[in-house]
Order: sequence, then C-alpha cells, then structure tokens
Amino acid sequence: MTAPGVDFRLFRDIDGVPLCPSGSVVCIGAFDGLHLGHRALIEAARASARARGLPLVVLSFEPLPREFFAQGAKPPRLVLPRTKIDGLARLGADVVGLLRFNAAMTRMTPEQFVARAVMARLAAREVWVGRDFRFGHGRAGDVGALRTMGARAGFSVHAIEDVTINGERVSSSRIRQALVAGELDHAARLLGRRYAIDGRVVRGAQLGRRLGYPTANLRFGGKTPALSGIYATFVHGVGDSPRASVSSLGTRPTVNGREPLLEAHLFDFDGDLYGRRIEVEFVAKLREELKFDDLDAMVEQIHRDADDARRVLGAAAATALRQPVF
Ligand SMILES: Cc1cc2nc3c(=O)[nH]c(=O)nc-3n(C[C@H](O)[C@H](O)[C@H](O)COP(=O)(O)O)c2cc1C
Ligand SMILES: Nc1ncnc2c1ncn2[C@@H]1O[C@H](COP(=O)(O)OP(=O)(O)O)[C@@H](O)[C@H]1O
Repeated sequence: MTAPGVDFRLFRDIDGVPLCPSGSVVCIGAFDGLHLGHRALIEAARASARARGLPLVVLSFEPLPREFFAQGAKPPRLVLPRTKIDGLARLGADVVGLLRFNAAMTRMTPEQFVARAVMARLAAREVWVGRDFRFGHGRAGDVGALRTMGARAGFSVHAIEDVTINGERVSSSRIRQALVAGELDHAARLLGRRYAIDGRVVRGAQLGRRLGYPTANLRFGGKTPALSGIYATFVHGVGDSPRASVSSLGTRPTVNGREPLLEAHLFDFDGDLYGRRIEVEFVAKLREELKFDDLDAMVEQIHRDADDARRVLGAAAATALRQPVF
C-alpha cells in the first residue's frame, strides 16, 4: 500500500529527528471515522504524493482534541486509534503522526505548530486540509494563515471542497448523530461503508456460556463508543466469510457492568476466539439496552433478539456496503 521502498512508520512526538528530509506531502485532520470526506482528502493528497515521488504523511491527534477539551465524560468517537492507524495505512499513508494532544500543544501558536510539526519534522512541500481546518492556540490558524506560512516556508496549501451526499455535508458529527439515532443506513451512506468496530477479543466473566449465549467481547480502553444498544451484525475475521451474529454494546446494567463492552454472539459457531482480531459490522439496530430484573428475563429477550437478527441479516447482503478500506 505504501510507496515503493518506504516502510510504514508511526510517530507520536511533535519534536524529534526529521522524518522526511527530502520533503513530504502532509495531510492534517482528526479523521474520526475515515468517512467519505476524509477519504477524498487523503486520496487527493496521495495522488499528488505519488506523482511527485514524495512520502504521504497523515498527521492526526491522540487523544482527539474534542476528547482533551471535554469536561467530565469523554465524548463519543467513531474509530479507536488502532483502527485509524490501520485505515490510514490502507489508504496509502507512508507515515502516520498521532501527535499527543496535551496542554503544551494547546498553547502552541499556529506558527509554532507549522515550524515544528510541518517543517522541522516533515519538510512539507504540500499541505492538504479540509476547507474549515483550524489549528493552533484558540483555533487561531486557518487555511488563509496556512497559505501565508506556506509561501514563506516553501509548501503549497490544498483545501478540498466539502464532500456531500444528497446535498448533505459528510461530517463525523453527523455520522455520530445518525448512529445515536439508530439510523445505521444513513451513517453507512456518509461513511461509504457500514459502521464497524474492530478489536481483539478479551476474556469476560464467562457468564455468557452458562446463559447459552457465549459472546466475543471487545473493550474500548477508556474511550466512549458512538452507539449503544442491541444490533444485528456481521462479524469478520472468523474464517473466510462474514458470520451472522447478534451483538450488544453497552454497560450491561443487568449484571451491574460499568465499562462499555461490545459483545458479539456468532450464530452456528462453537470455537475459541480469545485473542483474535475481529470486526463487528453493524447492520440494524434491534433495541436499546435494558436493565432486567433477573437473568432468565434477559435470556428470553436475547432469544428474541437472536431471531430478529437472523431475520434482518437474511435480507441484508453481507458485503454490500463494505469498502476495501477495512
Ligand atoms: C443479544 C444480547 C443482548 C443483550 N442485552 C442486554 C441488555 O439489554 N441488558 C444487559 O444488561 N445486558 C445485555 N446483554 C449482555 C449480557 O448481560 C452479557 O452478555 C452477559 O452478562 C454475559 O457476559 P460475559 O460475556 O462477560 O460472560 C446482552 C447480550 C447479548 C448477546
Ligand atoms: N457462538 C459464539 N459466539 C461468540 N463466542 C463464542 C461462540 N462460541 C464460543 N465462543 C467463545 O466463547 C467466548 C465467550 O464465552 P463467554 O462465556 O461469553 O465468556 P466471556 O465472558 O469470557 O466472554 C468467546 O470469546 C469465544 O472464544
């Protein structure tokens, strides 16, 4: 996926040895979701980088600035860091910078950010951003300021137009809204694929098996997922074809759970999934998560959920909306 002769690399620090001494094409953004707008931007930058024989660098932030600035509970996010790194590599990034977003970074002026991240570290020849890109202390820097700095430092600035679907601007916040509202098809149109979460299967309380519904569990590492409830899903990564499944995403109030957990029960499957990387593709929302008085009542409902999911999935194409990005 990367340019010939360039090994993919990831860095976290804004300062350090120059990473691209012969120049680079740099794309900057939060990229939460890697939706159609993000992809249009990265693909345009990639084409230019390949034409010039320069490495494509994608600069992003971790935590996301909106997570850093949030008071109290973390705001929901669409993609976890690992998924974002994998997605950016598949889109052709040769280098990904997941800069640590911290108090020191919020104090940086736009000029300081450009001098350190874009020039000293990456020797940018081109910088690609969205039209409404803002950066630096108090969000003082915009595309105009970037152009002025580029004219002096020797890089050109490329701001792409909004990508719209049926007249609606594609944005991470609109996708988060659609997911919360259970409008999975709408989210999928803006993403260019069905919404999915991937991760490594961890061990849980081992209760699922006793209830007759073993589930492969994925954790969120302190991040807040963008949706909750019970879903008809396809699980990828177990054998060659997608596995029909019913999944629950939530804190499991019935068993006094605390942290959010994604649990997928695969139909007609019996095997060990611990440690395996799987991807859960959300097809339709079945209901909200509930607190049941006892486990029997919950299991009865899970039977109905499983029937509902099988019915929904029977009518849905497993790969209709999937893109090669993930
Ligand atoms: C289809 C499905 C629906 C679920 N719905 C709920 C629910 O509404 N409320 C709840 O507290 N837990 C719900 N759960 C989660 C169960 O509480 C959980 O799977 C069970 O506690 C087993 O946990 P374990 O995997 O850690 O053993 C659901 C699980 C599945 C598979
Ligand atoms: N049909 C299935 N769907 C999901 N996981 C299954 C299935 N059959 C077996 N497993 C295995 O069982 C584990 C889940 O069992 P469970 O009792 O829910 O334990 P845990 O609490 O550790 O998740 C999964 O991680 C997987 O290794």
